Amino acid sequence: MNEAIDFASKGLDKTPQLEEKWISSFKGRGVFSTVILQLGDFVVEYRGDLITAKEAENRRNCPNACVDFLFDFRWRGGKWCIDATQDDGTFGRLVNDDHYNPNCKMKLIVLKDKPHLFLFALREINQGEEITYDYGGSDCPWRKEGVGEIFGYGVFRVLGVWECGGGGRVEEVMGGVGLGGG
Ligand SMILES: C[S@@+](CC[C@H](N)C(=O)[O-])C[C@H]1O[C@@H](n2cnc3c(N)ncnc32)[C@H](O)[C@@H]1O
Repeated sequence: MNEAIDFASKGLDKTPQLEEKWISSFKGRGVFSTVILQLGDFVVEYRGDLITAKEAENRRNCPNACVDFLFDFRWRGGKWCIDATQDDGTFGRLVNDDHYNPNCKMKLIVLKDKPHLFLFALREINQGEEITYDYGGSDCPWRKEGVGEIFGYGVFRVLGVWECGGGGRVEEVMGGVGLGGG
């Protein structure tokens, strides 16, 4: 956890241990590990604007809204959101969803009275492996049968807004308890 706090306070990503790569026109970009990461290691922070659920709803309802980067979570009995829509060059916003075999888990840590979202390794992560976590919810369109890449024939997507319902799957961590998966 100390490593996460250190990177958060400096506003830095864990480079060169992570790198961004283009995957495909279906999935877009992703984040990959350039080293072996151990179970429980801090991987990356999901950075963006901290906004209320009401503000998130307003942003979702804007014409041409991009909802790809809105991460909803609960904190202190309320609903909040981190909006990472703005491409600030950080890696957290580029981590893709995997609900079958994710290698990271999102955890909420409060620093200076402000919630931060961090990904920690759920297991050993190989060099060159894509960093993933379970976005939560149940209606991510790319998880549905018939949505995906057609090998050799380009790519297809469902039309409309892509949004995982139910909010992000995140667990609040206090005093370092519970790091290392689980
Ligand atoms: C937070 S962004 C992740 C970074 C994104 N791949 C990019 O290039 O900007 C979330 C978006 O990535 C895409 N995505 C995430 N996980 C995916 C997956 N398993 N399969 C296909 N697309 C995925 C979807 O378009 C989703 O709305």
